[in-house]
Amino acid sequence: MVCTPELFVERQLELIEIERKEEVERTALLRAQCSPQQLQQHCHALLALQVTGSRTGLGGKCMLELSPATGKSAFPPHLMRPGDVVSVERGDSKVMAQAPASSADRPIGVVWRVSDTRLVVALPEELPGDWGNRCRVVQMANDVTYDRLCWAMRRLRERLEANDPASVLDVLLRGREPRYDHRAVVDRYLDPTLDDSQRAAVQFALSADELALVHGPPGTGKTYTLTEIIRQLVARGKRVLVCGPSNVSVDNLVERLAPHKVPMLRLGHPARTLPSVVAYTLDARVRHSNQGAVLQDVRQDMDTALARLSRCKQQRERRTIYGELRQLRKEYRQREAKVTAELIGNARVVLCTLSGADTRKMRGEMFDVAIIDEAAQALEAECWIAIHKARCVILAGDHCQLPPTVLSVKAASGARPAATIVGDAPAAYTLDYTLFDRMLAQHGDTVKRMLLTQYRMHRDIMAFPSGHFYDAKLQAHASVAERLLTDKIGVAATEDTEVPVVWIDTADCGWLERVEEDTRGRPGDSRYNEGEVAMVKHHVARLVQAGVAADDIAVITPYNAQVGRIRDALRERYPPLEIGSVDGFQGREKEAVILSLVRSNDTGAVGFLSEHRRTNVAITRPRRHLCVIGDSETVGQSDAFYRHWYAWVSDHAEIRYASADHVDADHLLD
Ligand SMILES: Nc1ncnc2c1ncn2[C@@H]1O[C@H](COP(=O)(O)OP(=O)(O)OP(=O)(O)O)[C@@H](O)[C@H]1O
Repeated sequence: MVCTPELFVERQLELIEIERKEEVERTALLRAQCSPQQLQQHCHALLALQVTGSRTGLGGKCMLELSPATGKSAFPPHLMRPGDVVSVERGDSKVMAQAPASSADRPIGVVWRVSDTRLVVALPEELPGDWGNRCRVVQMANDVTYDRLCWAMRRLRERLEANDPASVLDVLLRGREPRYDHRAVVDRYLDPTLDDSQRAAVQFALSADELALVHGPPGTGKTYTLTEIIRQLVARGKRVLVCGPSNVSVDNLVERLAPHKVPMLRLGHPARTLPSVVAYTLDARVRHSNQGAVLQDVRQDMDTALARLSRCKQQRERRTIYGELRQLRKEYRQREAKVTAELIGNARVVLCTLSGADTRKMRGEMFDVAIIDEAAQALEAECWIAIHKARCVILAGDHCQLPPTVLSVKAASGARPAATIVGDAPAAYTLDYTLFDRMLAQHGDTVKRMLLTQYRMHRDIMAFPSGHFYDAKLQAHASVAERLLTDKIGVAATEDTEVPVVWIDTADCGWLERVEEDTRGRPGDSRYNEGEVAMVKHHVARLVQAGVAADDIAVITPYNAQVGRIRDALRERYPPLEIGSVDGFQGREKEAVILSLVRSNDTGAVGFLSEHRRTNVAITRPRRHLCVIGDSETVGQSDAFYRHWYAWVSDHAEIRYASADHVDADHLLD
């Protein structure tokens, strides 16, 4: 069947539902299979909590303060982070909630603050009755995001049905070529340090009527360039919506814009924003507005009523206080809605996550341009939430790095559609095929400008990924091209600190990969390699001994089981050392990066490593030193990419051969 824009929308809706189901099922399965104690062991729940306080917070929410019940000094290890959706449950309830639905005795809230001894959860209303020492908090799947994705697609369906004449729809969905007004030249760059390719990208973006792509390979100043584009748009009197798929991506831009006094407003839950950008959040601006003092008074009245409620035992009086609270909350919300609408309506630049662009506060707002950072990591439906609010869209990202994470196998990794929507079968589209990918396939390179100078890596670290992923177009800026670990103060010149790229080949060591078992001893889906763990330990020790600070080193690997093993082996000895998955390290950088490939088997199976964009992310994180630890025979057996990379390292960098001696010699380094 040939795809049309309408069928494309239906396919997106189908994929979103598959993904929602997968996430909800995974959470429900975990909850169904685990007792509360097991959930706590998996770090998804905190049991035996006591309510130590409750006050009124921003938005009239009830800020519930919880601590370990008497007798315990701190929480056990857990994964609760500010911004997580959680349910607060009575601790004596035998039944664990399986679906993320709120109810009176199981309200859903958002984690506001976390410390070793205190957890603050923002709830829509105060807890009914006295919960005393009998609470637990359980992490939930966040279902709201999927509702917003569906909203974006249904809105698109409506616009198509209504034959909406917006030219951005023609370009994004109906195959029309985008237009560029080349008279819109920039006569003065506000940042004089922009390089040539960055200037070309700014110029191109400002000339777009409907669509422009800024392709930013690793370390090429994508955020730097977007900052200039936003400042130029504001100088031209335009209203701009700036979004990214994650809060970090948005905060990054707020931080870059702040020194330039750009009139901006950051929307989003303050619990999820960086402390450095809180002053730009809507909540902070509401607080400091003229209406802020009035709102503060209403809040105080609410707190007084809450305090009375906690002392009062008589049912009739309690009901009266509840009535007062309801009235006060209503007044608070009405006043707040008014001041919020004014602040958003007057803001020239609004920044929020893509899914945050569809909150009630944003309904009806329109912008001249929507800028989407990290667009190659955002779901297409997510991008549409922002696109519905603008006439022109600028996408910035790198499609040669990892696409958005998709949980469901059915919704991901399908065959890549050929070119345009019209002509491809709808089933060819998957969730990890992004709008960025699609626009490049549909319109070709004419809709993008690529940033060409990178400011991160030594030229030898850059060379292979540049050749393989970026048509050998990248250049290392002079300030980084020759930078080695040994140039850092306090670092001795050794055979490790003087080489930018080294591959420690484990091919003949017999260090075979192992499959991680689950708690019942069944094979799981992650892998580890004990020999490589020992080799990582060896290399870290040598770098540290040469004077490299542990917090300048990151150890990354594609497999979570290997992350766990490496943490067990090294965390205690080097607390500041960063150890994590490749996926979690996208967008980050370190002076030295050690990459453990894990795979070592007779068949040449490479699993996760067959996604070369993952490897691209991994090998473009270091500034001065990249050490790869891996079995060249396994990874090169059936995957030409790894054969080429290994050949490149042996011709232009350094191959070393691992042996048990290295590992046994570890005691010399202790
Ligand atoms: N024209 C420039 N002159 C000097 N330094 C620059 C220039 N452009 C970018 N940089 C520096 O390069 C580094 C990377 O820039 P930036 O964070 O904007 O890149 P990015 O492309 O967003 O990064 P990522 O690869 O993480 O997506 C920063 O330290 C920035 O200060």
